[in-house]
Amino acid sequence: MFEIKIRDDFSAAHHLRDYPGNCERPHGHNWSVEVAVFCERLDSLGMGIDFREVKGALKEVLRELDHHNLNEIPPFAQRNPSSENIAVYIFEEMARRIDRPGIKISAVTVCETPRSCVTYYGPKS
Ligand SMILES: Nc1nc2c(c(=O)[nH]1)N=C([C@H](O)[C@H](O)COP(=O)(O)OP(=O)(O)OP(=O)(O)O)CN2
Ligand SMILES: [Zn+2]
Repeated sequence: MFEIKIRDDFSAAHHLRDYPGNCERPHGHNWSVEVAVFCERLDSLGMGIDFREVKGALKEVLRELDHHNLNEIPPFAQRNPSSENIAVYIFEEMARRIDRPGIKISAVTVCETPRSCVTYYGPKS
């Protein structure tokens, strides 16, 4: 069994609705994102999944977030753009793109700073 990890980042503005403090005011972060993909076996090239496929899918997903005000885009119209909810969104979008026998998204980690991160492991099965 293997776990392949790809990292990328995006910059965006957000505010946390109803937050009891200054995060309720608009501000920005350079979020870093790590996607982990679980692979049961290796293909004929000796790869679990090509890094390039995961990188490409992650770029596509992050393009929808990069340089936006997250509160103004559909995924966060109803739910707060917390790092937790951003991780869920990225997980679901990645799973739509990469999910086949023996290959599954296993975790998405989102960091607002190198000191503040959250990891989502997918829905309880
Ligand atoms: N569990 C979570 N807690 C917080 C989130 C979150 O998404 N999930 N988000 C925030 C705010 O986005 C806030 O902007 C970040 O606050 P903080 O980590 O305190 O960062 P600061 O830059 O304000 O402080 P440093 O001391 O420089 O780290 C809050 N909480
Ligand atoms: Zn913030």
